[in-house]
Amino acid sequence: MLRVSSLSKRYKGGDEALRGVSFDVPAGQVVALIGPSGSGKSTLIRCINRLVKPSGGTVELNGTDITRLGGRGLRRARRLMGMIFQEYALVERLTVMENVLSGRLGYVPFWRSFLRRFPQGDVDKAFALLDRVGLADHVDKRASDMSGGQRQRVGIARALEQDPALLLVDEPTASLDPKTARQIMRLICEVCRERGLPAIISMHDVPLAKMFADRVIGLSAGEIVFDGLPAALDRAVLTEIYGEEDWTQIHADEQAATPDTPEDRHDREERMAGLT
Ligand SMILES: Nc1ncnc2c1ncn2[C@@H]1O[C@H](COP(=O)(O)OP(=O)(O)OP(=O)(O)O)[C@@H](O)[C@H]1O
Repeated sequence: MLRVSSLSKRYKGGDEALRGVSFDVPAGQVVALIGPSGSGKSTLIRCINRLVKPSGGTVELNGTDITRLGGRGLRRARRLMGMIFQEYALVERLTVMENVLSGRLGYVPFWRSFLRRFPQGDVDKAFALLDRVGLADHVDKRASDMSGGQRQRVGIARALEQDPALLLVDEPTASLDPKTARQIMRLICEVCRERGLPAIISMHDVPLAKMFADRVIGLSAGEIVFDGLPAALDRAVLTEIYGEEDWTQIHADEQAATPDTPEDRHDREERMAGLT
């Protein structure tokens, strides 16, 4: 469980990127973080994994306040946060399997990782994860030979290989075509539910957030202006988050989106049933 309380961040230049942000994310819940450019989404994710030091407030993961940690304690806490990136952040010349095993680098001794000798348990787990994300037949391929969707699957397996207690996901579908984007979002949401893993996914694609997330948090100018069910994201709420002009564009995108598959509809109805 993640608890963010009164989190604030003022950068050295004076920009106040977060102003007293508070929310909890329970086990297994997938939260879509939306908001216009500059609203503070990246800053929030970076304050949670402490790539950026907050100016005030606390971030607790399973009861430990991360904002107070340094050195070894901070490194240990960061291992508990799996990251998935827009541009995948794979090592291109390494194989799919080696990229997934790199998720264990914080755990294995340096000499073992240098010689690429990982414990058998880590290798077995990586095989199982690659099977889960649909890449069992690609373990020895180089990352550079994979498509965008396949690379993101490797990124998901790598994040899970480190046994995270929280998944932080930055624009996971921004570089993908619409169909692949839906497949990747579905996969991320499924693995979170299977493992009881809380997740925060920063995204610009509102229709996709509505389709897959359990909950949506909307940021505007560093403050939470919406926190609720995706179904509640109506015209008024979207205007509050994005302003009139941007919302009009989102509405147009939503109208143009390809219709849900019966599978998507079924997934969403089940999730709603559990939430309302
Ligand atoms: N390193 C930095 N130094 C100074 N100001 C920063 C820094 N990073 C972000 N900011 C400022 O903080 C505010 C929030 O930026 P942030 O990148 O968190 O927004 P965002 O919602 O992630 O935007 P985008 O969707 O474009 O990625 C902006 O005003 C931005 O200019």
